[in-house]
Amino acid sequence: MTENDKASSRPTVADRSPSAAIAVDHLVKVYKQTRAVDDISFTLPRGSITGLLGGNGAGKTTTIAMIMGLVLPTSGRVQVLGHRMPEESAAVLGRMNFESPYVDMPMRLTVRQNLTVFGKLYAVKNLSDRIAKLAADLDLTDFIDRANGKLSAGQKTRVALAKALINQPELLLLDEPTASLDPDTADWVRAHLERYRRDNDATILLASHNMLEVERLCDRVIIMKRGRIEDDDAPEAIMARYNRTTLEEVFLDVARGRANGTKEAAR
Ligand SMILES: Nc1ncnc2c1ncn2[C@@H]1O[C@H](COP(=O)(O)OP(=O)(O)OP(=O)(O)O)[C@@H](O)[C@H]1O
Repeated sequence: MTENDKASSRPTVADRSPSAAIAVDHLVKVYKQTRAVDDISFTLPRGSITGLLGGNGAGKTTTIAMIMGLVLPTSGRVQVLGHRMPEESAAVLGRMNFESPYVDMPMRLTVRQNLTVFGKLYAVKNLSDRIAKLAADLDLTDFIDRANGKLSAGQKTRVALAKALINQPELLLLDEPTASLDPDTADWVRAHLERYRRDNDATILLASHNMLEVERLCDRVIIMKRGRIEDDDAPEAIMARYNRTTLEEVFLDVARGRANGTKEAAR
């Protein structure tokens, strides 16, 4: 796919439908020396699950932070559930949530206290019932009254997921949701995310370095490199275009600058 093909197939603000969960239009973020995000556009329909891939420093976290309204774009626009971010964030923050294993929750509070604080922030109705359901779904009951600081990495990740689901969000943004988990727990978290998306018709955008995870979970993949979108399509279509059988091989092609040659050879 040439740059022109990609530009014409990529949605822009003009075809943004009212049902879009996220619409990003010519988004740019420049820090002093760095163009962290360099003119990216995409639209995610509601109910979709999309993987945001890219090497270290590609711009994934900055993109997610702008979608959440936490980082101000240098230029361009973001709409979430039909509302402009960050100007109209008050209208949507209660309908979305975020999880990253790199953002710690208060260590001295117990799991139940943490979930209660976040549930109150989101004004969750029948909060104790919601916490009990999440504890059962995510297998937290054995340590729900233990301080967060005394949990293992895997337990903390499950608690962080419970926090992200406390308000039953329509839109879930995840930054490496299974980092530091053993394969069994990671698989269990992925199954839970799939089920949550299906049962709630939720939209999920996840940044990940785990290609198998993205292949398994995502119906679309956006690959970023140096702040730009290098490719954007269904995983199978991307693998076919690069003449590869795994996303891991595609990732290495993109990272090592073999993308064009391989794609040409695949035609
Ligand atoms: N607050 C900041 N100030 C200055 N530069 C920043 C800041 N945040 C990010 N950057 C730079 O912007 C670029 C994109 O960073 P970002 O964290 O978005 O990448 P990423 O794709 O999430 O990377 P990783 O996979 O390593 O988490 C990097 O070069 C980073 O150093």
